[in-house]
Amino acid sequence: MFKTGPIIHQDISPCFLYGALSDEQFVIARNTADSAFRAVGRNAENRMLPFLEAPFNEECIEKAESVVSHFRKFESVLVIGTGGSSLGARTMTSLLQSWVMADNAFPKLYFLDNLDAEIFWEIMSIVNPKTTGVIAVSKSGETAETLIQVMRCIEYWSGIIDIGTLSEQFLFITEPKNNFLRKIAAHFGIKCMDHPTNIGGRFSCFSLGSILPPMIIGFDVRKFFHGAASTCNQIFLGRLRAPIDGAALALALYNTKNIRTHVFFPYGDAFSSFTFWCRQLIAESIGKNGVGFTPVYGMGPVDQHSQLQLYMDGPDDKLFTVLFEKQVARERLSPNTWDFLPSLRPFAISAIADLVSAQCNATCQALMKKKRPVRILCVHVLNEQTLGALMMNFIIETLITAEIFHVDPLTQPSVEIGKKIALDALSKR
Ligand SMILES: O=P(O)(O)OC[C@H]1O[C@](O)(CO)[C@@H](O)[C@@H]1O
Repeated sequence: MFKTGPIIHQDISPCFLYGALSDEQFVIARNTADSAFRAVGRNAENRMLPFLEAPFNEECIEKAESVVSHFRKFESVLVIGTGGSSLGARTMTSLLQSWVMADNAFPKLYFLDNLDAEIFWEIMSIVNPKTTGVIAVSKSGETAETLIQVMRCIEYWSGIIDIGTLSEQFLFITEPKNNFLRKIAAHFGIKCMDHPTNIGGRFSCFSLGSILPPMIIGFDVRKFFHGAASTCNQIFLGRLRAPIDGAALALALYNTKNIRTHVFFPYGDAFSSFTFWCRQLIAESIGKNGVGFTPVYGMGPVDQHSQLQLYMDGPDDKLFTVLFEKQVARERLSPNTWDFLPSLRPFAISAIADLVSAQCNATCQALMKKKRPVRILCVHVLNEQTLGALMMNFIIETLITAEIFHVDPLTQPSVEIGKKIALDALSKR
C-alpha cells in the first residue's frame, strides 16, 4: 500500500530557538513566499509547468516498460548523458545499486555523465560490447560530452560486433527534433524514443530518460511517481507548507543576514546523489541576474571531520539543510564483549544507526548554539516513495524561490557561452 499524507517532515524551528532568525523577520519573508507560491499555482493551472504533471502520467512508465526487459538481458548497460540527463537517474539508482549489485540479478549500470578520457577507456576495457547495452539521454541531442562518448562507443562497438546489430544494443532518448543524436540514429538504424520538448533537464526526473535506467535495475517507479504526485497534491491543497517555508527561510536569511550559500548536509549515503541533483536544480534555476544561492555539498558524519569547523566558526553566511533518514539498527549487540573497556560502553550498547542519529542531532544542536540557521528535513525511510516526495518538494521550493527573485527557473542561458567557446576551439584544429 502507498502511504498517503505528507511523508517528509521539515523542521525550521532550529533557526528561531537560539536567535539565528527572529519570528518577525520570518513572517515578512513568509508573506512574500506565500504570494510567490500563489503565482506558481497559477502557472501550474495554466499548464506552464508540465513537469509537475509528469508524475501523474503513467504513459511514460508504460513506454519505459516496453524496453526494460530488453535491456535487462545485458550484462552491463552504459548510460550516457550529463547534467539533468543523468542526475535524476543516478539519484534513483543510488537507492538500489548496493543490494542489486550484490545479487547480480540485473545488469551493472555505468553512468558516463562526466567526460574523462581515462575513465571512459577504462570502462571500455571492462565491458564486453557483445553483452553491453548503451542508452544515451540528451534532451537537446547536441551536448558535446554526450555526443563524443556516443560516437566513440559506436566506433568501438562497430569494431567488435556486426554494425547491423547496433540497433539491438543502442537506444537514444532525445527530443523529436532534427538534432545530432537523431541524425546519428537515422544513419545507424538506432532506435530513438522521445524526450518531452517542454521539460528541461533538471526538471525531467519524472520523464522517460530519467526513469528508464533505474527501472532496469528494479527501481519501483510507480511508488516514486506516487510519492511525487501525492506531495504535489498536498502542497497545492495547502496541507504541506515545507517548500513555501523553505523558500521563505532562504529569503529571510538572504535579506537579513546576507546569506548566499546553501549547505546540504545529509546523514545517509543514499542521499548523496540526491544532493547532487538538488545542486543543479538550485544553481541552474535560480543563479541568474546576479542573484542565487551557491549550493554546497557535505555528508554526515564523514564531513564533520572536514567541513564542520568552518561551518561552526567561519563566516556566518550559510543556510544549512540537514537531511535525515531514520536508520534502523541492524546488528545484534553484545555489550559484554567490551566490559574490559568501560569507556567504550556508549558504543557497546548502541547500534551504528544510533550513533549516526546521535551525531546528526549533535551537529544540529551545535550549529544552533552558534546561531547558525539550520532546517531539518526528515524521512522515515528513504525509498522510492519518499525520494519522489523529496524531489517534488525541492522542485516546488525552487519554483517559489525563482518567483520571489523574479528569475526564470527554466533557462540556463549563460551555460551556452562556454559550450560555444569549446566548440569553436575544436573546430579550428
Ligand atoms: O539533456 P541535454 O540537452 O544533453 O543537456 C544536458 C544538460 O546541459 C545543460 O543544458 C546545461 O548544463 C543542463 O541544463 C542540462 O541538464
